[in-house]
Amino acid sequence: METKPIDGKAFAAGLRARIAEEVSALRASAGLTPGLAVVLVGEDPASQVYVRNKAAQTAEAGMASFEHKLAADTPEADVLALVAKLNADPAVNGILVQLPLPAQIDATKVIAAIDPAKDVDGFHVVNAGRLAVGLDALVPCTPLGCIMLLKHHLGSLAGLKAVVVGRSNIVGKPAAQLLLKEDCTVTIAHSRTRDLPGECRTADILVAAVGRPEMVRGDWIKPGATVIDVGINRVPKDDGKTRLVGDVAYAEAQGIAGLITPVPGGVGPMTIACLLQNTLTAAKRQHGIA
Ligand SMILES: Nc1nc(=O)c2c([nH]1)NC[C@@H]1CN(c3ccc(C(=O)N[C@@H](CCC(=O)O)C(=O)O)cc3)C=[N+]21
Repeated sequence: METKPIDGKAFAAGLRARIAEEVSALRASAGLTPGLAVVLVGEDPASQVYVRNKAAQTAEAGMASFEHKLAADTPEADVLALVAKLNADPAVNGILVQLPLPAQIDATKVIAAIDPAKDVDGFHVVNAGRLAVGLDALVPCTPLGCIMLLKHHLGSLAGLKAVVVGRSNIVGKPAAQLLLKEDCTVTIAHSRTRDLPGECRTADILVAAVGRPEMVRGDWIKPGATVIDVGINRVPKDDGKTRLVGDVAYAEAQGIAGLITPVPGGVGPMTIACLLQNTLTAAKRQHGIA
């Protein structure tokens, strides 16, 4: 069986172009420029790369980008005060506080402080709850990107068996909710699942979101299955440099999976494109448009 890569990079570029068109139409019709505020606490080099990419792609889409870089030892109260200021700022339609946060800051408290209407990460309990009960919600960007890729390549997902490996609030749980909404039969597997390989082998759609390099092996994949690899793990190479690998042993999946997202170039670029999509959605909803 030939295994085809899913080109998330190309799909994300197309999505960003469609978003840019909609942003320019919105400016023409309503005089509105969607604005995204990103809050980065500390100097984590990987986080800084994401924040830089986000800022550049936000500007490219014709949106306003507001960056707030705070020192690693910033007290929690200062972060909460900044969130309150951004909640009240009409130029800010979306707020993203980059995770993980330094130890002195309670991420749950910070997320709870974000206006759910501006919560473009979809991490606030109001958005998680709205997704769970089937109301309009801001949906976490990474799972949203996964679903877009799946629907683009498979069409209807109805009746397919989906196994999500990983139960995080930012990927696993919302991914399962979205697959259920698409009428999949959904299993959430995790570290305590009995016979994890056997469970994975039942999947028509296998979503790996555990953050462990190449944990999902080739013989865990049902022949012809669609594999969505959410993992972005930096591992050392022989020459002392590092390379990115996913949660799936990509080479082993060749000849078994039908479709698979590579790392990099699969789910990652979709995350940022969906952040822009959510910012546009939030701006429109805040102004009663669509
Ligand atoms: N509040 C919050 N929301 C997030 O969405 C969030 C976060 N915190 N903290 C960090 C993680 C990580 N994350 C990525 C987004 C895009 C790529 C991405 O575009 N990756 C590319 C390039 C990778 C590279 O080459 O460095 C790819 O996979 O092809 C990666 C990682 C969002 N995160």
